[in-house]
Amino acid sequence: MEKDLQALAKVQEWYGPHSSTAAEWPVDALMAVKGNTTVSVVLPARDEESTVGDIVTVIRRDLVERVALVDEVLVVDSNSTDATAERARQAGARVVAQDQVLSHLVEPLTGKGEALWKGLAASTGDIVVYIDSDLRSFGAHYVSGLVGPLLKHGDLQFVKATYERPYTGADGVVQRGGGGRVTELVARPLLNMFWPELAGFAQPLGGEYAARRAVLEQVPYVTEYGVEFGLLVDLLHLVGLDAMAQVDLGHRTHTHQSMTALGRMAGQIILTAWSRLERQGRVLASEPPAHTLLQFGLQGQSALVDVAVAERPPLASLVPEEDVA
Ligand SMILES: O=c1ccn([C@@H]2O[C@H](COP(=O)(O)OP(=O)(O)O[C@H]3O[C@H](CO)[C@@H](O)[C@H](O)[C@H]3O)[C@@H](O)[C@H]2O)c(=O)[nH]1
Ligand SMILES: O=C(O)[C@H](O)COP(=O)(O)O
Repeated sequence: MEKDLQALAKVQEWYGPHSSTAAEWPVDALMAVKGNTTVSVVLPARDEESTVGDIVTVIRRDLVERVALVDEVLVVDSNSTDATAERARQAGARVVAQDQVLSHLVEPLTGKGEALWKGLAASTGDIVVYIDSDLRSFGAHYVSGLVGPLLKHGDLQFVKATYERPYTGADGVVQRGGGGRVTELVARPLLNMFWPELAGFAQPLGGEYAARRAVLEQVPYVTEYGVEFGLLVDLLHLVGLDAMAQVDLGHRTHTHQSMTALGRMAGQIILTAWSRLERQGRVLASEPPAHTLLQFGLQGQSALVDVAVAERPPLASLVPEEDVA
């Protein structure tokens, strides 16, 4: 209990000085401190033709053309089967196909973590901002709010968004605070139990965060939906809590996945947490955990699904092309 209270005290001490709101980072003020620092916005996108174009349009209009806060807008097309790539390109993004990036060095893997790792490899900015492509509440303040603390404070390495997350039902009824189901039922309990220093991050699974490239290139990327959880834990280990900050972006609405899809996501996150506990020497397993999940449909039909995650090594550890014999 005493350990729990100590961790809580540390989070409380961190919270004030490391929290801000997007309104505290107006774009014009950021331009005054940007200097030569370059900023890339990277958007992972799998079948997001209905939203990706609008998001890219806002970034280009408000943060590339009106002021040059953002130097590069990159969409990673994550094997979409719809017009995602075309919509993103039309809106002015550079688009790369996930499986084509680093294809001379690595075999393709799948999922969101792979898209983010490939996006890091294909982009060039000193600061990388990740934004999901299924957002329905996106505004330019998402990007400026995340970049602001990094431009202003040289000792900060990572900034994660927080927001209110409603749940919008199929009937269009909005339930305040009902969103982020995997966050509430899986990620938050795991973080509080095993990495309580991270408990102050109110939306640990959110897809919007920014970090310095130099740091992102030093951490592994878990594939699938393990990526956000893995990055938080690994970055805490690498840079420490005081180099991490949180910014309130207001509210976030997005396309909700089905309960069975979220069950698979939960499995991927639990396996990610397990891998970090093992790596940090905090559990000793006689055998690895199972990675299959038996799920049931409404008619009682069942399906066995695989929730295994893989991992990409820190990008900085990759052998450059010219050194590959
Ligand atoms: O194989 C994939 C799957 C997803 N995405 C994109 O990643 C983003 C987020 O994916 P989504 O399926 O919308 O995830 P959510 O249900 O919103 O899950 C939440 O929780 C996940 C686990 O932490 C995070 O990865 C998400 O960013 C976060 O929004 C979207 O732009 C997707 O198009 C890919 O690029 N490739
Ligand atoms: O972050 C989460 O917990 C998942 O994205 C699920 O979010 P949702 O409950 O808003 O669909």
